[in-house]
Amino acid sequence: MNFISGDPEDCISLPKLRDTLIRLEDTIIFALIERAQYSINKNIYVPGMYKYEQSNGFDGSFLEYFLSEVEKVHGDDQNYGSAATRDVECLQALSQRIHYGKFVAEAKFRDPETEDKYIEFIKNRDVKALETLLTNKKVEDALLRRLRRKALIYGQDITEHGKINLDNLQTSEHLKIKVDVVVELYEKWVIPLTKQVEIEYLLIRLDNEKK
Ligand SMILES: C=C(O[C@@H]1C=C(C(=O)O)C=C[C@H]1O)C(=O)O
Repeated sequence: MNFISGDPEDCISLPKLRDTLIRLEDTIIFALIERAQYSINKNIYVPGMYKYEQSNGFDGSFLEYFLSEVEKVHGDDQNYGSAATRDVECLQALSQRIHYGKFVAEAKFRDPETEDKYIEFIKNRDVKALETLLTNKKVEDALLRRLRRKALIYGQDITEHGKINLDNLQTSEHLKIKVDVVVELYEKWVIPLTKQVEIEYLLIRLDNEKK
């Protein structure tokens, strides 16, 4: 919501402000959930723990330095900085998830039941055979079903009363995000790119062993 666009529609109103405060509950809860996946990392709060190039002798904490740099791109009034920050966060999460394919590929390679097959296909540079061997359709199908349910639940506007709707809720006015888009993102991009990472990792897996 843009309070200073000058558009009468955007005039400050208590109900609109309250809607924004309610929406920020979700932002804060999900931000805390995301932060909770990392350890406290007390060092980032200790002033002077690290030195920074071109920082004019800045002696604050890592967090203060990081915040000062991020705020430099939040000077606009169109939320460009906030939007770009969320995009970067999304891209970082997607990149982390897709590159986990390297660890998954290593785990599959070490499976005694299939190691010989992997070695054969790697030596033959048989990408198609590698993709077939590493693909687990059952896991993929379960993931997409689970992802839809998560998006349906996380995407809902949850009020202070009433039950949580677990039905096939597709109407956007009830959801913050389009569930089909989330599922399509995984089906057409995340899963295929993860498998591409797995394949590329496996194709060089034997290189060190040859030396
Ligand atoms: C990640 C895996 O490898 C492949 C990729 C998957 C994915 O990106 O979600 C799921 C199953 C496999 O087809 C796995 O087997 O778990």
